[in-house]
Amino acid sequence: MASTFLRDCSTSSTVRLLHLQCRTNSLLPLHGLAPLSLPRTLGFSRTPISLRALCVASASPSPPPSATAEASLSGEGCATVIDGKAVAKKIREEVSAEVARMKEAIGVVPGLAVILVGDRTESATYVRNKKKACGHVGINSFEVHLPADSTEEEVLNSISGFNTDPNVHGILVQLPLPPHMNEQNVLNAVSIEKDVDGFHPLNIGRLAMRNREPLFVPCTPKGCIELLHRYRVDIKGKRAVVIGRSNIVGMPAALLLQREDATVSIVHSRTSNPEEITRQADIIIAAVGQANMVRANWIKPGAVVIDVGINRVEVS
Ligand SMILES: NC(=O)C1=CN([C@@H]2O[C@H](COP(=O)(O)OP(=O)(O)OC[C@H]3O[C@@H](n4cnc5c(N)ncnc54)[C@H](OP(=O)(O)O)[C@@H]3O)[C@@H](O)[C@H]2O)C=CC1
Ligand SMILES: Nc1nc(=O)c2c([nH]1)NC[C@@H]1CN(c3ccc(C(=O)N[C@@H](CCC(=O)O)C(=O)O)cc3)C=[N+]21
Repeated sequence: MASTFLRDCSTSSTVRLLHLQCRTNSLLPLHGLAPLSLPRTLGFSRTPISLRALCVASASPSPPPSATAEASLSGEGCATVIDGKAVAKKIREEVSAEVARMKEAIGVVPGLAVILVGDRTESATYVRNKKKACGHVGINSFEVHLPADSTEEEVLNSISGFNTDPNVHGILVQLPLPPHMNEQNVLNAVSIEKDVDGFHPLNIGRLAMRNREPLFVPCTPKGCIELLHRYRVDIKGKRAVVIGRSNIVGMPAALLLQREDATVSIVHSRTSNPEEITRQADIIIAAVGQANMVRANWIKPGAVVIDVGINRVEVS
């Protein structure tokens, strides 16, 4: 039996995720995985917060594209780690080049506006990160920060200002909003042409319908699909399981996988046999607000797993 260290793709920290038994002649590294050799939970968790450890097994014997190859494999050869950081770097370079080309060709610099309401630390961090990311690729960013006790009308006014501002091409209303606000009213107010989150019901509706194209797709599920594409994971005809059904991750992830011709099941808190369903999956996208829910022996050997969960865990 070998044990492997899978690097969390979203950070440089290393975490012991699982023990693997590895058959040396196997192209699908997890084929030798024996449930009895997995004493620990397959922890998509790390300290101090469990981030989206995007991991596990190679579903395809073909090597990942060169863009990601440099960091594609870690551990002892038992599992391929999907390296989100390397992919993100490559995408940032591509976007930078596109932004520069656009500026040169038509003199337009894309602009992203973010509306933040209240003082949640996490939300402030995400918004800061978005602004930083914009800066790195040459996108202009605009921000409105409203106090937590603002009225819904004040938020709607900010949205309407950005809807008509020609320098703003995308609008994000950072969620969650304070409880006294009606999220649906607020998200409906964002112009669908600027709905970069893809949360407007028209965009989500188009995502759900055949022969319709949403103008934007929610970023986290889109990122998951992008990772699968860039690692040349076949989706068509595969069994995919999405764990979680939220509007921002689980549900759009399931819709996107279905559009890619996967056969999709959704596991949620009322699913009576999550283990049995998850074990059938060739592709698993986990978006659950609970650490350690998926156990190692729920995962079929050779399955591809993307965990987007960010959950705090106690460590002994
Ligand atoms: N990396 C990223 O870019 C992002 C990461 N996240 C992270 O992803 C995770 C999910 O976020 P989000 O979708 O917004 O969370 P929500 O809380 O909105 O949804 C969680 C989902 O998980 C389901 N669930 C909860 N417990 C269980 C269980 N024991 N068994 C099966 N299903 C369960 C819920 O089911 P039910 O519907 O029945 O309640 C629900 O559908 C969080 O950790 C969040 O921090 C979120 C957004 C982006
Ligand atoms: N309107 C809106 N759109 C969202 O997309 C949205 C939202 N509201 N509200 C909250 C959730 C959460 N979410 C995350 C996105 C990226 C990381 C992410 O990239 N995290 C970094 C770490 C960030 C850190 O430094 O803590 C990482 O995984 O490496 C995390 C979480 C988007 N959401």
